[in-house]
Amino acid sequence: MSDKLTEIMAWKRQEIAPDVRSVSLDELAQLHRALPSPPSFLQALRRSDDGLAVIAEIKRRSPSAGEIAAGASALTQAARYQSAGADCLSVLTDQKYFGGTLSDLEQVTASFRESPPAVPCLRKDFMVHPIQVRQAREAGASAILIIVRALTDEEIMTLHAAATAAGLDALFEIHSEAELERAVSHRAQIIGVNNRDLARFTTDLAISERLIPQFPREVVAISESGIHRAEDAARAKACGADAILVGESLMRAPDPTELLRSFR
Ligand SMILES: O=P(O)(O)OC[C@@H](O)[C@@H](O)c1c[nH]c2ccccc12
Repeated sequence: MSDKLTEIMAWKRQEIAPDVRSVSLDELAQLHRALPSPPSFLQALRRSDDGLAVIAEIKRRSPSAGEIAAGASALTQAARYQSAGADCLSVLTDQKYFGGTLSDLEQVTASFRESPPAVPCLRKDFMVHPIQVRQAREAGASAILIIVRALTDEEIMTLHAAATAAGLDALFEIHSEAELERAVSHRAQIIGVNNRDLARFTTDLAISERLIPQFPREVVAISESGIHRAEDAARAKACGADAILVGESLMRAPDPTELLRSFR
């Protein structure tokens, strides 16, 4: 791990420090029982028509792209994605680097409960502690992100167990064979290959083409980042991806419905 990801992880640990307290699996299970069940992220990724599932991301800015849609309303963007037929959403909740908030996620999931269909949402953030899993569940998320290279095996185990207790799916993000092996050893059901190197910000779809064919059969495979046009989605599909995760190009698209259809 190096550079930007190291910096972000260090910041994240500092940012959450005031909120950190011990969070038991029992507490999470109780919370899960008390709250309305979120729609299944895992199920939405397995389309019955065999088409590529699309996870549409709400992202105002990023360290690699700079400003993408400063000041965009998460609610408006979520409604556009919902009517465009997105299978799932990814909502960035990191403020400092991506311009998102937990409140964006809360508002979006509440709006889906009021005007179905409820699209399952991933809390996209740099998870290090179960308190963030609790926040995700309270905000109506269906899944959390586990960035394998940013965490020790013990941290991964803790976060994965917390997610399961809270009734959330976990998306394991990887960028190499060694990380794939680690994700599989944690019995990941959903694994995403980030085509972008989070340390250096170079993006290459060939990473998905190299790694996805090595996935165990039963794992749901996602190709993440750098997907801009139909040909990119076709490459992901051809190497065995069940789903793609797309941020920047959908945020910038004048008509996300058309772009999303072309991806499928
Ligand atoms: O905007 P893009 O290139 O379509 O990428 C989306 C998504 O994959 C990217 O935002 C991402 C992948 N992994 C992350 C981890 C943290 C923050 C962001 C990300």
